[in-house]
Amino acid sequence: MPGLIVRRGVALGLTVRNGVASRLTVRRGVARGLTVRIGVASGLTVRRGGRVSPDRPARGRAWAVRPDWGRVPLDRPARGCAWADRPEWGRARADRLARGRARADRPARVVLGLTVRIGVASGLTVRRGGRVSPDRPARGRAWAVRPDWGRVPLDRPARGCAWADRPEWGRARADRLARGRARADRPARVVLGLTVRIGVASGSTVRRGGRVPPDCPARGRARPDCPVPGVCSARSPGTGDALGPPPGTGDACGPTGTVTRMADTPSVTAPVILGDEPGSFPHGVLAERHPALVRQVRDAFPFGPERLRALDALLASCADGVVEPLPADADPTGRDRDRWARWGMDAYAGRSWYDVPWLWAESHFYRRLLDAVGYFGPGAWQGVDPFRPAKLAELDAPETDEELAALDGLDELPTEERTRALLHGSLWGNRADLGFRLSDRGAGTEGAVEALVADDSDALWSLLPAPGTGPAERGPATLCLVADNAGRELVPDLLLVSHLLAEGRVDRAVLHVKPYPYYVSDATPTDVLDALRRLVAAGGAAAAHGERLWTALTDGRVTVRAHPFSCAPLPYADMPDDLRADFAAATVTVLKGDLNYRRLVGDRWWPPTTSFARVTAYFPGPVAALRTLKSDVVTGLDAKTEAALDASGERRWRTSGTHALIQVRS
Ligand SMILES: O=P(O)(O)OC[C@@]1(O)O[C@H](CO)[C@@H](O)[C@@H]1O
Repeated sequence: MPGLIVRRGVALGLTVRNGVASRLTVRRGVARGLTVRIGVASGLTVRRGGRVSPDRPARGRAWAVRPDWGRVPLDRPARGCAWADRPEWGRARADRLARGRARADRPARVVLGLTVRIGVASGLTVRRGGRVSPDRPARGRAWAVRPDWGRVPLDRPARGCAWADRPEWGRARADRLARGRARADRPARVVLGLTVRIGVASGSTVRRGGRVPPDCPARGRARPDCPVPGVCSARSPGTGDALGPPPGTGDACGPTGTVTRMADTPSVTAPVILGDEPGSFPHGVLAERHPALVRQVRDAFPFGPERLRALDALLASCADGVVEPLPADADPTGRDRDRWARWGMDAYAGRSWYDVPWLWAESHFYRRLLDAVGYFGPGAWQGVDPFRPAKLAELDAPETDEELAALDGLDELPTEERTRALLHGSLWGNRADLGFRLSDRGAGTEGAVEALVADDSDALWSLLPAPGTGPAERGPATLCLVADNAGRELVPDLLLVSHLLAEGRVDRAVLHVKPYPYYVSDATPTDVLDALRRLVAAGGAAAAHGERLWTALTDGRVTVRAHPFSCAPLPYADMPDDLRADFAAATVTVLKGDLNYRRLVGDRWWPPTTSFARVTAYFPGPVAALRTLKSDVVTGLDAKTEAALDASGERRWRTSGTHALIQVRS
């Protein structure tokens, strides 16, 4: 409903938090601070295509008013009552006051805002070792006390008197209350913390144009009869892709154009992971890994001046620039440009790579890299996989020979052990990831905690028919295996498929791979053929598996699919209908690797004990994740495991690839 909407509201909130954490320096201090911020900002945002997500000031919960110019990302007010109100001039960043309900306050047109913040913070930090910055409770200046467990990044209390005090359990994020004096409060080990927050926020938003949900202008609080979390434009015929909700949120459009939560998707959500925090893993990927990759690709081929110029432009853009629309020559058919438009390009073009969802930024980077090398043609470089030399080198490596030779010994084992060995081969094969190795040379040190942090393998086997029962007795069993990396991960994936076919535990297998090179080593159809040839050429038990798969491909028991959505920068919750139907038809879908896991559960700061079954409830059939942990997102841990990991001293357990999980939702 195009039109004009005026929203006004006042919210009061109070949060009291306290906590005790333990481990290592001693700091004591009491800070008192008072900040009054008054901001008036006016701006004009012109959007094409509508899509306006509504304000959702839930009952009893404060909401954010963000007087920003231009790009305004998500505000996530804290669980309970917290508020976020930042009259910043210039680039607005996400304010993640706590895990909790997200609210998008996007295409604000004219906004007035007033925030009063009053804070009292007291804290005690005990540290051992490391470099400790002196206590600087400067007179007249408050300072931040951050009782956090694990990694604690920078705190930047505002110029003047501001304070930030966030006793979060789990990973702490930067709290950038304002540009100003920075203070590093790093590896805190023993921490006691108490925070009292009292907030008053008032604001008004005027919006014009776009699609605005009817009759939901909150006054003080949301009306209970306004539960619609977004408004959709019409579905794009034939694609099944949803239009409307903010990309990457997991919401989807119903056929009528209204937004519905995916069936059974939990209403509770968590902040989307961004790459905007210096020192964090996602930030490192954008700021370091991507430029390193561009240089590596640049050196690996004798590109001509045009391609070199394009690579240099990407190098300049990817670390410090903004997301740019796909150029007209990026896609001769135009189909991919349309897809990217649906996948969020219109919403994110012009924004810093660091301010859009990390999953989106990374995925888009690979699309741009392929443009730069001329992959989508026309021209001599059309279809040339820039990562192929590295993938082939890995297939030819002596380690691969050793792994294939070890298969000969497997035949001696009882079936159950062989099945387990092949499942674990496929699971840990996920560590063989070329992109990951580029920035994680330290990975490999095993920690004190069990390497497998969740193991639902029994549940996985219970989904498949018992060995020896034929399809005539129980109907055909189909395995969908959504592959991840080529080379030394794809080989054990194929071996697992071959074994399950041989054992009669599956009758058909559908192997999903990427339609084009992606995340350095992700498998494409060409990589499947390379791996298959490698198996056949290896001789022994490996060759027997290779020949079995070859035959199964020729008689249709194994098929390979390269769906465009496999390279989408979005979570699987946004998958199109044809892919959904594929997964729905499978007896079980096994998703391999870190990236697939991020897309399966949504790339969000879930508390690690969030139920895996709940966050994957939208998936159209039984689903299993086999993943080594190489990025921050994780769900489905039990509290004991999480505590043991946090206490283990392995600060990078989420990202180092030293731990793995097998999680299943039946
Ligand atoms: O999906 P994969 O191959 O297991 O991992 C992909 C990965 O290397 O790429 C991302 C960072 O670039 C992280 O999700 C992860 O570390």
